[in-house]
Amino acid sequence: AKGSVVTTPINSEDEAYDAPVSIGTPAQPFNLDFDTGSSDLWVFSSLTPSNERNGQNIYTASRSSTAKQLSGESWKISYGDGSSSSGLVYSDVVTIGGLTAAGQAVEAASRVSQSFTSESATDGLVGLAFSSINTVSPDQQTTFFDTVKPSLASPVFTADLKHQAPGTYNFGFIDKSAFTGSITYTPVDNSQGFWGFTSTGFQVGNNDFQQESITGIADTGTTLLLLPDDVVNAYYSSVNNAQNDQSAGGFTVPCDTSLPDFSFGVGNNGAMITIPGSLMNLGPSGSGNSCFGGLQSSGTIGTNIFGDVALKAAFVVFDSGSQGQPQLGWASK
Ligand SMILES: CC(C)C[C@H](NC(=O)C[C@H](O)[C@H](CC1CCCCC1)NC(=O)CC[C@H](O)[C@H](Cc1ccccc1)NC(=O)OC(C)(C)C)C(=O)O
Repeated sequence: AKGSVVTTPINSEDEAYDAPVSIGTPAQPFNLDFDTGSSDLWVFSSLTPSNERNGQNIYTASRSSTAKQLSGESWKISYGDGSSSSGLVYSDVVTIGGLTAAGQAVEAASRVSQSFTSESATDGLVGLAFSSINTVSPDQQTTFFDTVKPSLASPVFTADLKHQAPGTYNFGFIDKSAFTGSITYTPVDNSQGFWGFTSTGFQVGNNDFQQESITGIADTGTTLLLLPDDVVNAYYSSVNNAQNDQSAGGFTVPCDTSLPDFSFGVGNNGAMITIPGSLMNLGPSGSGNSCFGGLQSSGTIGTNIFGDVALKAAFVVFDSGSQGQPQLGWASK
């Protein structure tokens, strides 16, 4: 089997990307944030108090003939940005891009934190990290990808995110027309439940390539590219009037400045992914006429995060084991 679904930026800063998902019988429609940085599929629901909702689509299990509550099961999740949600668990039919997972764990929110309430474009998340970090207790559940994997032509999904334009998530196949050149594969360390890998280094504009092992995760659910301070300082020291503005929450640049490209190495054959300078500016920072940089410090997080700023410059293959062990494939586009 194969699936293909269009994913669209939720706002003009490409802060997150949503895609349509159907749940239940008859189908209930949702716009969900596909997140390779977590592993719970959860949705706003009839259990979510009305004062925590703001126009989101809600899942009503009692209206689905295929819904079954997983009795005694619950979930509770908190994310890197401090947001959180929790609730009860059902199994139901979930369809994404023509691909159907029967008996998928659907986590219905009985509470959500303020930032979810205020983000009216997003009805919940589809976690696409490894099922080992799914939060359902006492019986951990599988991600949509793990549920459908046995039926897939190949145990892979791909992310093709774009700047201010519709992109694509494909399941079970690699669309050779979606990228240029060849795909460079690199091993994945999934010991923490993430799509972890080590980049071989970076390059600012046309300066020399700096060899430096940068270990991080490929995370579609994080907006920014979060890297070590030495990399971030090397980049912004090449930008006139860039400043690390704590009131803006990190490095800002003058909005009218043309920024250097930023490249990072993947695999051991010298391949690089190049983020054009135009994608390194995330728009007005909210203070003065400065703009917020797409590259920021991973500082105290404990891992580096190749988020949407990096991923939208690439065609990325999340390969859970076509060659035995999980790997990430990177291609330019
Ligand atoms: C629960 C664990 C098993 C996994 C868990 N994973 C993560 O926290 C990473 C994961 O990718 C989560 C998934 C996101 C949670 C918040 C909603 C959107 C998805 N990423 C995150 O927690 C990182 C949060 C994002 O970077 C936010 C997302 C966002 C966008 C628009 C409006 C509001 C919020 N962007 C964001 O803050 O953009 C700015 C900086 C430009 C304002 C963890 O590591 O703790």
